Amino acid sequence: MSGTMVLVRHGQSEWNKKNLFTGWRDPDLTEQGIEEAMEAGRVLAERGMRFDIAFTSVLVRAERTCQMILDGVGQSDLETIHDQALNERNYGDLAGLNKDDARAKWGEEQVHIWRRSYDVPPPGDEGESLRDTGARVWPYYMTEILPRVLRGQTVLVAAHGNSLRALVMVLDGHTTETITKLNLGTGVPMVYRLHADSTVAAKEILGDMSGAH
Ligand SMILES: O=C(O)[C@H](O)COP(=O)(O)O
Repeated sequence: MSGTMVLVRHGQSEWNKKNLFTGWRDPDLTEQGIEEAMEAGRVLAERGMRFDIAFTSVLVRAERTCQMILDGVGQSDLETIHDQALNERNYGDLAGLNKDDARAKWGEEQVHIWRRSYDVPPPGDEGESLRDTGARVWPYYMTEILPRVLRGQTVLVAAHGNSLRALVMVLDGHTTETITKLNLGTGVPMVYRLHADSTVAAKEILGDMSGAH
């Protein structure tokens, strides 16, 4: 066994609350989102988790979640790397639209395909499918994050629903079909312990993801 990696989706954002497609837009956390981030920190602290380094995106909802978790485990000044490679998938022309309004306009099925399919990008030149998102998240994981875990470090990654789905897809061995059913809850830590060959030795979810959609 080598090191440990904790993946956590940011706490609820203002736009999660308003049910808006967010992507690369940059809303802050809600009060509930702050509470979720603090709870994640508390749960990890209770387990005695200590990190060697943290990674987050360049979007404030993930950056603040990351910092609150570090505050919670008593490591406020820990080295934290912010990188766009961990950003949420770019939602293209859907960004800023209400998800229910989009369903009314384009139909439930089309919106589900945009949100959860593996390889259908949302409309607009910038829109990223999950595959497109993985194409930037994976190289970053392989070069910056995984080597540290394999050296035995404990690493925190605070990112987003879809940038983390892209990682979890491969870690957990999802197919392009089963990944469409995976939803990550806000502020719920997923603790991965890896074997020396980088496969997953153990996974533990510290919270409830059953309500995630
Ligand atoms: O960018 C967003 O709108 C959300 O963070 C994730 O959206 P999704 O649940 O539609 O993938």
